[in-house]
Amino acid sequence: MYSLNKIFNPLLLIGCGKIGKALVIGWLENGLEADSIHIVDPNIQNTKAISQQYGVKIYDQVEAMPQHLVPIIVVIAVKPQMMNKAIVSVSRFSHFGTCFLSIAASSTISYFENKLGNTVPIVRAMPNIASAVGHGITAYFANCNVVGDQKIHIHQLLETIGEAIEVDNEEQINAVTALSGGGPAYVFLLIETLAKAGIKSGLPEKVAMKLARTTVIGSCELLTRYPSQEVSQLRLNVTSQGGTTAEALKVLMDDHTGIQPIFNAALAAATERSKALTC
Ligand SMILES: NC(=O)C1=CN([C@@H]2O[C@H](COP(=O)(O)OP(=O)(O)OC[C@H]3O[C@@H](n4cnc5c(N)ncnc54)[C@H](O)[C@@H]3O)[C@@H](O)[C@H]2O)C=CC1
Ligand SMILES: O=C(O)[C@@H]1CCC=N1
Repeated sequence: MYSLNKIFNPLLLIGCGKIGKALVIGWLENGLEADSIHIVDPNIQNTKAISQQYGVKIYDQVEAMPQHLVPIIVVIAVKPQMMNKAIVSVSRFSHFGTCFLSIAASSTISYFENKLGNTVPIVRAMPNIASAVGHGITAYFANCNVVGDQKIHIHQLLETIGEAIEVDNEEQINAVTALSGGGPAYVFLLIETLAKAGIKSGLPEKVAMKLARTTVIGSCELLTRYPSQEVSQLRLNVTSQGGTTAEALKVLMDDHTGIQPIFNAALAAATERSKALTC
């Protein structure tokens, strides 16, 4: 971690909302030093607590940073509608060899190349909110200016907050956004759905929610502890022949009305949305 601290000092984060915060907390909790991290967000309410807790430096605009500060890497975590303004504010760093890593859904490498220049190292990445606890997964695509050690270091930086996967074409980032970018939301919905169904089956609300949450936490822990077990085998371990789970799975695994066609449609909708928002 010592070397990553040196390599990515200073690191500038533009946008410290839900995912920006998750990334920075993940980095801080997994070894990056607060001294190396600078955060710009016009909404100081979003950054005050993190600055007080960890000692990172916060600014309400790029112009408020020390003049001499040239980031090694700029991580851009703003919404697409804020992107134009955000990118203009950091474009001067493109003359200093700074690498730009965007985690914004739908903002393409060519968008950044148009704004920053086509010799600039640019990475388009899609993390998820579990980065905050070091269990995220980030898929990324880098332009041809990110080479050699720089690529290795970016990969290592993303691995400090979970796992990192380089995809071999940028188009795949749309499907990644649909699957793992938004994925935690589907898991939380599963918990809500399980709890509601439990209430319908006769449980008190609090009990149903407790059972649903803890069941998902425990199942995830099994996945963590037995990484080489097939997920389908873990499912089968719960499913007694002729028993109760088998009855539920008949409903859930129906080819037409089960959850597979629903998830196919959900991910297709999210992937299409990611493409439609592309700029
Ligand atoms: N929320 C999530 O789980 C994930 C979000 N993303 C992507 O990350 C981006 C941000 O999403 P969220 O964090 O959810 O949004 P958010 O609205 O919570 O955060 C955006 C932040 O950007 C700040 N901001 C706006 N203009 C700025 C500027 N010019 N300079 C600096 N900061 C500025 C806002 O004050 C806000 O704090 C989106 O493009 C989204 O697609 C990607 C992966 C997961
Ligand atoms: O919902 C969104 O658009 C973003 C991208 C992945 C997670 N949140």
